[in-house]
Amino acid sequence: MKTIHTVTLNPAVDKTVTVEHFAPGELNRIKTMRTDAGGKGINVAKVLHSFSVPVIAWGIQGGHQGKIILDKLSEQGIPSRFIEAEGETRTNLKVVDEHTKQTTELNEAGCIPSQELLEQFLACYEAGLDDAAIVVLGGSLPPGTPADYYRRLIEIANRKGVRTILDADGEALARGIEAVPFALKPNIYELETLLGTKFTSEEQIVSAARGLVSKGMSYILVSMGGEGSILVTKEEAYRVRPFPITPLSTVGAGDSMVAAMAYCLLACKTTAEMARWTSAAGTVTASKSGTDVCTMEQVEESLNRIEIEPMI
Ligand SMILES: Nc1ncnc2c1ncn2[C@@H]1O[C@H](COP(=O)(O)OP(=O)(O)O)[C@@H](O)[C@H]1O
Ligand SMILES: O=P(O)(O)OC[C@H]1O[C@](O)(COP(=O)(O)O)[C@@H](O)[C@@H]1O
Repeated sequence: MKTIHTVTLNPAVDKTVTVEHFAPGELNRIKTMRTDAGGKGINVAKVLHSFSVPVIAWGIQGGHQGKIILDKLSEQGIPSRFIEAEGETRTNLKVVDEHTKQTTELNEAGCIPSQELLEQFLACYEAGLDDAAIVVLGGSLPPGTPADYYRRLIEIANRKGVRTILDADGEALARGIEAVPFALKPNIYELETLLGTKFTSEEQIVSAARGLVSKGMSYILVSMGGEGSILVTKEEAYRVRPFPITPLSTVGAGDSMVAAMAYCLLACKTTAEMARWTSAAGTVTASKSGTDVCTMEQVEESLNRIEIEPMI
């Protein structure tokens, strides 16, 4: 089976704490705490590895925190190709309110890689993609990274005939789509920011996604938190509604959708199947604590609990 490669240029040690009632501006006592290797591509790799899909996690790491990430990946048996930067990989704090079940995220900017290191990464990536079926590029760019960096990574993959999935926001997303990735997974706010608009109906979301499809992208998966998602291709569009859960930590839910999307592409699933798989994966992960992610068994068991409705 061909391999899925993931790229996490700005990984993080995710520190998840739970508090009874999160009160900004007041003293909050932590009840539980855990740390996980995080960052979008890393979470995607965790899900794919648990699905028994061959995966390689690429990225940039540095310092003690970077070492923690490498150790956690290796403990989980996930092959990785990380280049070492000077400086310290970031820690992202996730505060889970036990009462409201809401997660508040405080993400650091990350360590600054040198321009030489970024060039070195590009060269290694270009030389190392030969067994790749799909590359997943996810998360923020480290500070100081040129905004067109995803664009360059996508162009390299395109030249090699490797399909790409981009999950980014802001300028990195705007510049990244210039290279026409195969698929995109924006959440609704990221899509609104990209297009400079506020959606007032689901039809508007479909038509905005179709605008991206007309530029050459094949799948646009718009995630909408507890409201579910909308999956759009040239010929099809589905409104997808998840089953009710008690969210324990929504961190990694979007990444689980991206992983399921990559899996469905590899397994040649239909668009309707992809609509179900991606939603089931995101929803199962949202019902787990920390950045624990869905397993294939749990996703398969939940597939028929997802409602999908064709849209025009
Ligand atoms: N509160 C929730 N209840 C049920 N499912 C959720 C909830 N939050 C997230 N999800 C699931 O996770 C998916 C991704 O969530 P979303 O917040 O849109 O992603 P992102 O973290 O990328 O912004 C959703 O489409 C849904 O399936
Ligand atoms: O690179 P960014 O945008 O700061 O996001 C990084 C964070 O996103 C995560 O990958 C989770 O992403 P999702 O909730 O979208 O799945 C965390 O593990 C990490 O701390």
